Amino acid sequence: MSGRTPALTPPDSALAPVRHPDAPAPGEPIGSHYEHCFGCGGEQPHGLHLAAKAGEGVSVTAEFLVRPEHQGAPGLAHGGLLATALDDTLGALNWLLRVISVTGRLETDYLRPVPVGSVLHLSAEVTAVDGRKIYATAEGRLNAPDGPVAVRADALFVEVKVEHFTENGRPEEIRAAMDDPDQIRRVRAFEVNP
Ligand SMILES: CCCCCCCCCCCCCC(=O)SCCNC(=O)CCNC(=O)[C@H](O)C(C)(C)COP(=O)(O)OP(=O)(O)OC[C@H]1O[C@@H](n2cnc3c(N)ncnc32)[C@H](O)[C@@H]1OP(=O)(O)O
Repeated sequence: MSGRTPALTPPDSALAPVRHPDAPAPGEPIGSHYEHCFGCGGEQPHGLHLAAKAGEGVSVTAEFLVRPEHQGAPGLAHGGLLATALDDTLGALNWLLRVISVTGRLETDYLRPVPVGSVLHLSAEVTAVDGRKIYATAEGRLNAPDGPVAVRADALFVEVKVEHFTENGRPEEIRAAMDDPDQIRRVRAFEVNP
């Protein structure tokens, strides 16, 4: 079920999502979009270290080990972090569409508490595309891909140009990103495959 509020309901004109021909193959790991990303960056010591993989169609999966530093209540994951995990998993869908998009709206349901030590098995898929608007849904299951659903979300991502980052990000980090050949390669992957 996707889009329970009007803003998250695709209009009749929306199209089915199309997997880009150069998208990673199903099962292939999707690298981080930015090494310092709180959600998926390997260089971010305080981050969630989400590891996403491409799925079938326009979908991804990811895993997130809930550690003590992720607590909100004793022994339980913080709700905002769980929303972050859903958001970042949804962000990985960019690699399947080969567009750069950012979260415009994220609506989250918390269905079960998530204990520290759990592995959250996340999955996300694009449900529809309408111009720059990308409608998507995600869920997180406890301890197994078919475990009980603990969190779920509906989201609207909006396609942006790379200038969204270069014109709004703090200059220090933008300069460092531009000087990093790996980062440039990641961005180019989107730019040369419109
Ligand atoms: C160099 C480094 C590169 C790194 C690559 C990183 C990859 C990314 C990784 C991702 C990491 C993980 C993810 C993250 O953490 S992404 C980080 C969190 N997100 C943001 O920071 C985004 C902040 N927001 C904005 O920049 C703008 O508001 C955006 C770009 C979203 C739209 O402003 P823009 O001026 O461009 O467009 P528009 O206002 O004409 O709107 C266009 C259409 O969209 C509709 N709409 C908009 N908002 C909403 C809403 N809330 N509910 C419902 N609808 C909404 C709007 O009605 C319109 O529809 P229509 O009238 O056309 O029908």
